[in-house]
Amino acid sequence: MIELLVYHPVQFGASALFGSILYIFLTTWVTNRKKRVDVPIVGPPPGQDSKKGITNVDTKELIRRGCKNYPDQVFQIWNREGHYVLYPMSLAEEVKDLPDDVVNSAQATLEIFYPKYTQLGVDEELITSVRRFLNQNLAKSMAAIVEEAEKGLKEEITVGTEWTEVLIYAKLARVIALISGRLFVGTELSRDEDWIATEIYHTLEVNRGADAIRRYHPLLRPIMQYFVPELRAIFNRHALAMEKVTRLTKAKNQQDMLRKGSSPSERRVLFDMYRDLLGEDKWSNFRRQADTNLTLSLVSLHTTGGTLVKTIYELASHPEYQQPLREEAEAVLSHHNGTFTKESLSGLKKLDSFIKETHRLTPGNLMTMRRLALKDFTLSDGTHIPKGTVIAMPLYETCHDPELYPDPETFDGFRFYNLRQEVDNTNRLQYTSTASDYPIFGHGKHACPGRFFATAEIKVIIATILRDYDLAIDEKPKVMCVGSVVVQDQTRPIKMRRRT
Ligand code: HEM
Repeated sequence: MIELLVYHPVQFGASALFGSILYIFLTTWVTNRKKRVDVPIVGPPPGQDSKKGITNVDTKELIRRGCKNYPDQVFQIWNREGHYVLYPMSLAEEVKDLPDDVVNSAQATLEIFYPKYTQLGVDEELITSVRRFLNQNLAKSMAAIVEEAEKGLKEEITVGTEWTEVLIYAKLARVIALISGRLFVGTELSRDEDWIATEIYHTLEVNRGADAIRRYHPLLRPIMQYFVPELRAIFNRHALAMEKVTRLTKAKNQQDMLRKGSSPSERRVLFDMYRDLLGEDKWSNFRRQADTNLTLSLVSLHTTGGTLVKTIYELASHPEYQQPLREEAEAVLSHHNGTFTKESLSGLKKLDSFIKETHRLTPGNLMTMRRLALKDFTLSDGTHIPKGTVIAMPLYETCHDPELYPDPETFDGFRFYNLRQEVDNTNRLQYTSTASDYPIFGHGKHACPGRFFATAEIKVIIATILRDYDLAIDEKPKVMCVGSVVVQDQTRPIKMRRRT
C-alpha cells in the first residue's frame, strides 16, 4: 500500500480529485433534488446561470415579477441567500396555523445568517421569556424605558438652537441598547460600554460573517469556518459576552445565596425568567447564556433601531407632521400626570399611524412569515412542500399593493389614523396588530413577541425627541436591497435644532 502511494502519486492524486468531484456533484445533486418544488421558477435557477448570477440577482425585481406573472399563486426564486418558495397572501392564514412539528419559524428566519457558523440559536425558553416577561411586565417597565431613553438621548444628542447635522443611527442604536439592556440583563451589565458595543456590533459582525462563509461551497464551509477572519470576530465577541455573563451570574448567585431561605429569585429582568425556565443545570452553562444573549440582541436591537431611524427620516422629510404629533403627545401626557404609561402610549394614535405608514412604505425585509419545512406537507392549493424548503410570503409587494393601500408609493402619515376614524374595530389598525395584509411583525402564533416592547421604545424616543427638537433633512436617504433585506442609507445625516 505504501509502495502504491510512493510509486503512483499522480494516479493517487487523480483518484482523490475524481472522488472529491464526484462527492461534491452527488451531494449538490441530492441537495437540489431534495428541494425541487413543482411551481413556476422566476429568475435563474442554480445550475442554469453562474453562481455570480444568483448572487447578483435583484430579489425585489424577481418577487415583483413573480407576483405580477403568477397572481395569487405559489412561485419560487433563488437569490444570494438560497432558495425560497413564495406563497400568496391568500395562504397566510393557513401557513400561520401550521403545527410546530411541520414547520419552524425562528430557524427559517435565522437561516440567512448561516447560524451554524455565526453561532446563532433561538430556544423555546428564550421565546417564552420574551413573550412572558416583556409583555406581562410592559406596564411595570415603562418607568425604566422612559428613564433610559431620557438618559441616552441626553448623552447622545447635544445640539443647541442652531441647525446642526447629526448622524442619528449610531446614537439611537446606543439609546436602544441602553433600554433593552436594562430590561434584559439589568443595569449591572447594560451600562457597561463593552456590553453596549457587543449589543450594537454583534449583528453587523454576523452579517459580515454570513457573507464571508456564503462564498464557499457548502461542503467546504465546515473547514473554511476556521480560516474566515469575519467568523473569528464573532468567536471573539462570544468570548467577551461569556466573560461578562459569567461575572454577572456569579454575582447574582451570590445575592441569591444571601437571600437563601427567603423568596426565590425575583424576576427583575428578562434573564431571571429565562433562568427559571431553563432550570439551574442548563442555566449554569455560561456559553449558552452568552449565545442566547447575542441572539436576542440580533433579533431586537437593529430591527427596532432600523424602524426608529426610518421614522425619524420620514419626520425630517415631512416637517408638517411634527407639530400635530407634538400636540398629540402633549395632550395625552397632560391626561396622565405628564408621564408615559402603557395606557398613555396607546393614546398616541397619530404617532402610531405615522410609524405604521413608515414601516409599510419601507419594510425591513422583502419577505415575512418564513417557515422551514421540518417534514413534507401539502398546501391547500395542492403545492407539495418537501422537507428542508423555506417558504415565505412577499412582504414588500403586499405593503405596496394598490388594492390594499391606495396610492401605495405616497407617504401618508395619517393613513391609518384616518382609517381608524372610519371603522369600528380600531384596534385592528394599530401598529402592533398583525394581519395577513400587514404582516410586518409576522402573523399568528410565531408573530414577533417583542413588538409591544419595540413599539413602546420607539414611541417614547420619538415623543421625547419631538418635545425637545425640530428635525429637517436635505434629501431622504435611498432605500436598497441586499438579498431580501431592505436597507436605508443610514449614513445620511439629519438636521436637528433644540426648540426654545
Ligand atoms: C420593530 C422591531 C421589530 C421587528 C420589525 C420585528 C420583526 C419580527 C418578525 C417579522 C418576526 C418573524 C415573525 C413570523 O415569522 O411570523 C419576528 C420574530 C421574533 N422576534 Fe421580532 N421584531 C422586532 C423587535 C423585536 C424585539 C424588540 C424582540 C425581543 C425583545 C424580538 C424578538 C423576536 C423573537 C424571539 C422572534 C421569534 C418568535 C417565534 O419564532 O415564535 N423582536 N420579529
